[in-house]
Amino acid sequence: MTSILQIDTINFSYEQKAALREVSLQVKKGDFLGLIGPNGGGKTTLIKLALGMLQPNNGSIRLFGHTVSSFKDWDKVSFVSQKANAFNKGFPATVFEVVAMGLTPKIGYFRRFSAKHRTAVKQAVAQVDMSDYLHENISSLSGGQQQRVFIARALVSQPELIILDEPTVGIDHANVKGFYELLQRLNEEKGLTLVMITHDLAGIAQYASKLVYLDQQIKYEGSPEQFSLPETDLHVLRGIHA
Ligand SMILES: Nc1ncnc2c1ncn2[C@@H]1O[C@H](COP(=O)(O)OP(=O)(O)OP(=O)(O)O)[C@@H](O)[C@H]1O
Repeated sequence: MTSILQIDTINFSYEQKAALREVSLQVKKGDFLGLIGPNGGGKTTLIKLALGMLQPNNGSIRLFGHTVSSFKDWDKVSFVSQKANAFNKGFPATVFEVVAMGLTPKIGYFRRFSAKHRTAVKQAVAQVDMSDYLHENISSLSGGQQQRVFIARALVSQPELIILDEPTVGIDHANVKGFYELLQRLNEEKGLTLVMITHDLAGIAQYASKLVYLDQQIKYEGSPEQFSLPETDLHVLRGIHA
């Protein structure tokens, strides 16, 4: 099966402080990977390395078969952050405009926004079931609705991989379920590969196809059903906070 992300035996330190040790991980096409672990366990660092924002001390990272430093096809990768849903009241942009921003890397700031682009935006909004809100102001939506809009913004450039960093923080319980179901549908029906950092072990375990527990090292990699940790790590797990 095609490897989307291939991380081989990397180490990474901030100054003298080790953040990741001997980490190897493969994300295959169609995976829905839940990346969990304690606070400070290195999840965000690993994603920054995968996106080329940091360089490992050693080891190798390949995206779609290319080393990250030579990777050019960034259209294939989208990122949704936790802060995406922290919009200030009064932010002057509609759902359409926010999703259209996802096309900026593709069409540039000054080139014409064509009917084709308009259709792509509407399709992405429809994929997340937010068509009724197309011309609403983003700041008037709930946290869960805003996060759907950010998924649409990530989808509009038709990526093959979406990386999400704690996207459910600040979303109420009822909407979190719908959000997971949306991700699962995109994963299963569109074959979209997903990597999601979360502290919500109970939630992600129901939807992800694979779980990885990272605490500087990978302590578990496998199916959510068989997830287990040594007693010492379970103790850490109980203390995790979003
Ligand atoms: N820019 C930085 N400079 C120095 N140390 C950093 C920096 N960013 C992160 N760290 C440290 O690296 C370690 C891993 O941090 P990281 O943010 O990757 O963990 P995380 O698993 O994403 O944590 P959380 O679940 O709390 O978001 C932590 O000890 C953190 O303090």
